[in-house]
Amino acid sequence: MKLTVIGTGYLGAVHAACMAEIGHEVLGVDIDEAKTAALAAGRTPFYEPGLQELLTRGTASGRLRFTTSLREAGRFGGLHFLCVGTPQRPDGLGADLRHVDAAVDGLAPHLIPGALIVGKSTVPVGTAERLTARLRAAGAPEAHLAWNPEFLREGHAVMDTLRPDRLVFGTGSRLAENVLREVYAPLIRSGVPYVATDTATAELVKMAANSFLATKISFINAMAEVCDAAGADVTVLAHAVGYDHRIGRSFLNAGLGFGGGCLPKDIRAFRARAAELGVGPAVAFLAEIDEINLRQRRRTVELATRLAGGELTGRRIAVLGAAFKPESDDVRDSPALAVAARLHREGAVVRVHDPQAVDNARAACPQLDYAARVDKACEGADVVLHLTDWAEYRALDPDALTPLVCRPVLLDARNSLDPDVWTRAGWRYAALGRLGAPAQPSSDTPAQPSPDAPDQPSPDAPVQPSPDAPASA
Ligand SMILES: NC(=O)c1ccc[n+]([C@@H]2O[C@H](COP(=O)([O-])OP(=O)(O)OC[C@H]3O[C@@H](n4cnc5c(N)ncnc54)[C@H](O)[C@@H]3O)[C@@H](O)[C@H]2O)c1
Ligand SMILES: O=c1ccn([C@@H]2O[C@H](COP(=O)(O)OP(=O)(O)O[C@H]3O[C@H](CO)[C@@H](O)[C@H](O)[C@H]3O)[C@@H](O)[C@H]2O)c(=O)[nH]1
Repeated sequence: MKLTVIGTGYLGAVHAACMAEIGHEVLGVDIDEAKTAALAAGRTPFYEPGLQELLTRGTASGRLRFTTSLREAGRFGGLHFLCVGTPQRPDGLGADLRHVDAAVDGLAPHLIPGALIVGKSTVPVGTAERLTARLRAAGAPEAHLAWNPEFLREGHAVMDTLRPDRLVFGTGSRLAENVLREVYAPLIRSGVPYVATDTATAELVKMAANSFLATKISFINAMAEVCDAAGADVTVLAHAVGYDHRIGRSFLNAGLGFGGGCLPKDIRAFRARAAELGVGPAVAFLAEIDEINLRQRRRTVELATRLAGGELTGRRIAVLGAAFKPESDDVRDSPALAVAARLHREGAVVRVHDPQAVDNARAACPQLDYAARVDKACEGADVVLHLTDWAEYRALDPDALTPLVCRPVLLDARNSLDPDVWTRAGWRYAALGRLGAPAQPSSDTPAQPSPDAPDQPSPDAPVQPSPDAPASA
């Protein structure tokens, strides 16, 4: 089939490349000329594992092209996927739909009769209905709108697109549903389930899914705070709770909390939309989810301050990680970068390392120092902070870092390094959610207290963060 993908950022570039990969003829469209030129030359403008190979194949085959012209897009065919950004509004209240509106307005005059626009961007419920009216007003009375929300995760975007857990088709007609079944036929044939519904339900499925994921993370982070107060270990708690198949172990990794271009802005936009619909109280709990999440950044800053001796001025802090998650170069609302910037504001000398995100981090936070290698970031450090759980950091040899740092003190704010390995190497190890807990086995075996684990927290266990942490990180 011939289709266009409008907006070729983290979502759209992957969607375009994957659609070409499964055999469609694809035209990607973006207003960003530099991004479009890179994609047209077969170069991915951001880091996403597996994308480069698909782009190379797609552009070489001629099935994947890119343009900045919405006119060309309108004439290209009758199917258009809308993948433009829907960021948080500057006033913090709801989603900014300017890009969605501009793309629809720009496309409308060029659409061929009967064209189908399929939204993939994450939008407030009711957007498809509003855009349908907008299309009519813009002179495209025969165009149709559907919503097909996207659930891919950055860092896994290619596999999530080619092998999604499910597809959701929100359509107003059997015709539109059939078009979507045809587009995704290779995936459906390979066993990917799909749910066909109306546009409002499809829009809400996306908001509900992200709200649930955010809730799961904040739930375990709330448990981490309780664990810290009680001398318990949140990693063991998550392991044990997660064995219950009704709960599941995934998204129970306690630590610095969630960030990125999706979960934080989506739960806020959902609250704003629910309030507009007169059902604000139904999702009022999302304000608490947000607050618990932001509190982890403050707790991390506070704990780092205490580990640095109670004073940050002049202290050297090595920060491992700037991206909001591993396997991504995205620093949008990155908890790691927020913590690094806060420590810098408080007077620390902060040097940041990230395997992929340094360029984006430097553009967002030029005031910080950056190092191309972990050992350079750690030179002379009073505290090393582990803030993004890249595999590279899990493979670090603490013995190799010990001679470089000023003091061997580690704050593992992602709970993914092995405390035994670091403490055996002479490091003081601290982590949110197991501040006072005795060492536990790190294997996947059912977590039993180790026979030789001390009954009481070790006397030099790191200090607890105070419950009312300072202002936001
Ligand atoms: N990033 C993800 O992992 C992901 C996953 C699922 C859903 N989403 C949703 O997808 C949407 C896009 O997110 P993203 O992360 O790709 O954002 P992004 O900022 O990386 O990409 C958006 C792109 O749209 C382009 N654009 C803006 N206005 C345009 C217009 N009028 N015409 C053509 N192009 C235009 C921008 O130049 C940019 O390249 C958002 O609604 C987001 O919530 C994102
Ligand atoms: O147990 C966990 C899992 C994740 N995170 C953090 O949560 C954030 C989001 O992670 P993840 O959901 O894996 O990344 P995204 O790429 O933002 O994907 C989310 O947002 C996308 C955009 O809406 C959706 O498509 C995906 O389904 C949804 O998982 C990151 O900062 C992670 O570090 C945790 O703190 N603990």
